Amino acid sequence: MTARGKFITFEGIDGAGKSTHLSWFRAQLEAKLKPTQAAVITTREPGGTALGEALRELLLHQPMQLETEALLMFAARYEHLATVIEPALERGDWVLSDRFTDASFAYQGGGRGLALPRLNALETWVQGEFQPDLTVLFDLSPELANQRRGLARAPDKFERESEVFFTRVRAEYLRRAAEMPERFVLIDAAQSIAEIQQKLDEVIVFL
Ligand SMILES: Nc1ncnc2c1ncn2[C@@H]1O[C@H](COP(=O)(O)OP(=O)(O)OP(=O)(O)O)[C@@H](O)[C@H]1O
Ligand SMILES: Cc1cn([C@H]2C[C@H](O)[C@@H](COP(=O)(O)O)O2)c(=O)[nH]c1=O
Repeated sequence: MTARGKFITFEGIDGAGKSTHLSWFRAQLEAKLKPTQAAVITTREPGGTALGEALRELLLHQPMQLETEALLMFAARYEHLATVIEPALERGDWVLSDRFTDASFAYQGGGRGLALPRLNALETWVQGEFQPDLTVLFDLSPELANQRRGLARAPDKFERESEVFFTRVRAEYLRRAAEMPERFVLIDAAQSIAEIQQKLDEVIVFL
């Protein structure tokens, strides 16, 4: 019988470096998993399915009520989990996702103030007891993240938010990490890319 794959998520405020490290991490993981023949799939949220990518366009560019935003994030997630993530894990493949439910707690909860019981209810509805096997949290000050983003691209709806907003998002990420230390690895994202890769290498050894 094939062993079930693992689900790994990358989280952090916009500009913290998730995308930079995701492709490198994937290559390292593929090398490690080669003898097992398990594939590594990279995906993202919101997104990861045709429906999820269509919802992403709305979520990142269209103004909407906070509750609508949260519901659409979780609707996209339900589709993603049911049609991409779960089948891949069942096949024995590993899934690396650029964001998952911690982002809803951080952005809709911490950032925008949606009440925690609502987020808890949505999380339970959409995923039951399911949680990532590992979450790598790239922790960075909003000031530095803002500087890094400025160099990279035109901002979307979330990236146009203030540093005060991102301070709240960061605090909620850190609260989730403290609440579930068994699945979080905290990375100081102010370090150089080489230093971060060294830390990630240590993480991969234990997978
Ligand atoms: N450790 C680092 N040191 C210096 N620059 C970095 C570092 N990590 C990432 N960068 C640069 O910062 C910018 C933002 O990085 P990246 O796009 O990976 O962030 P992100 O967390 O994926 O952002 P978003 O969530 O908005 O997509 C990029 O230009 C990237 O090259
Ligand atoms: C999953 C998820 C995401 N968001 C926000 C966070 C980011 O600003 C964008 C996604 O953009 P990225 O460049 O791919 O990081 O969406 C959110 O607010 N809530 C969520 O659940």
